[in-house]
Amino acid sequence: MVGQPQPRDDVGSQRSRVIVGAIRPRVIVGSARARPTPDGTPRPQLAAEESPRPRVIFGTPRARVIVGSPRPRVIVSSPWPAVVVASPRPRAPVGSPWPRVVVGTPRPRVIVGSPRARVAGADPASALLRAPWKAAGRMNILAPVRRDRVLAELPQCLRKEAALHVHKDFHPRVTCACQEHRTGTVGFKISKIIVVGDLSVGKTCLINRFCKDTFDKNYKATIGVDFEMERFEVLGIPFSLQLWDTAGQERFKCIASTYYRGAQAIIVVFNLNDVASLEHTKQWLADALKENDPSSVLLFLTPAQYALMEKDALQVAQEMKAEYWAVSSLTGENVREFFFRVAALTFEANVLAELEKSGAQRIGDVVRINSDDSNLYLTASKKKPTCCP
Ligand SMILES: Nc1nc2c(ncn2[C@@H]2O[C@H](COP(=O)(O)OP(=O)(O)OP(=O)(O)O)[C@@H](O)[C@H]2O)c(=O)[nH]1
Repeated sequence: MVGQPQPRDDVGSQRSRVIVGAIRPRVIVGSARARPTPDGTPRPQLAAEESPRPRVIFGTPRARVIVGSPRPRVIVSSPWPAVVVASPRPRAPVGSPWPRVVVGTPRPRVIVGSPRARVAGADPASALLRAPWKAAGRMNILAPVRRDRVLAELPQCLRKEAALHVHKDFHPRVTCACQEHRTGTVGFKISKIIVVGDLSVGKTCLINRFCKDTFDKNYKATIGVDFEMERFEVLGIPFSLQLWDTAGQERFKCIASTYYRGAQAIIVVFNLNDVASLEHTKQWLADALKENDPSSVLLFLTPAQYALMEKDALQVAQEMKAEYWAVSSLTGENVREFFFRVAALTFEANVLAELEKSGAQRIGDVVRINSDDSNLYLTASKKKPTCCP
């Protein structure tokens, strides 16, 4: 009966001594005190208060409750679980190796490449790139296109002397394919755009100004990489961009560079007040191109903070064959136009690549599947487009 001490066994008994009354009974098997002395006389029983080891422990807590601990304490091998109540996860200070977890934002900030993300085996971004429709079902990421993200025309470049192309409209084949809804998988695809550049040049601010229309004048270093999703509608076709914000700090460069692969456009950001950051743009570009096919990547050179040496920057953009855009995240000047141009040119390149890939079999052809046929895939042209050149 718990709570009522039972009579103790005689000293010298061969049976183990069981002390009832403790919440967790202590079982002493073959205790030295239980053994008789060599001459056979029983050992004197020590009074409980003289005993060096208390034998009865009352009130052992069942679980340890740690309230307000800065980091959850995990007590491994403890028989009772430790319960941690309302422990706040620490927000990483600048330069801390711990990832920043911001809870409660409408679009969660996912810091990929952090040790925790890898341990959890969760890489939502790469899942999105591999199978966006599956990932979208799980994560509900592919939200409807906002009204202010609809593009009916090709946004124009900022400077003709440093532009990817200066055509007034989309390529005629692209316009035609969109009119006939022959854009293949482009509508389901998510195009990866990476933003690189020195630390503190304004990469995060640029993305935040466009995606959230916010500007934070306090510098918080990006740890590893971060990304934002933006949905557009270009010529009636849905199109998604994944904007990857990479860390400029040297110590996070190796993490960030592992996410360069598969980029369809590279935005190199620098600070117009900082000559060194302009000089470093070539190295950033070279590193990003190592992981990508230079012939299929669109380049943009963007000073995120206005000022002096624009002439030099234009020259660097021409050398890089990049499109030059001067933007200000502080005032929002040119930010929307810039990202619309990025979206439009990436979309155009995607549709042209899709049309090219389709080759003999045109996008939109009907594929008949007949189980009796040895050749399961027979194509029949739906109708010959009239508008394509
Ligand atoms: N005046 C002005 N300041 C800016 C502009 N863009 C960014 N800044 C400031 O520049 C600082 C750095 O901005 P971030 O966007 O955090 O820099 P980052 O390139 O992402 O830095 P890393 O994450 O370390 O790579 C912040 O203090 C911003 O307030 C701009 O267009 N104008």
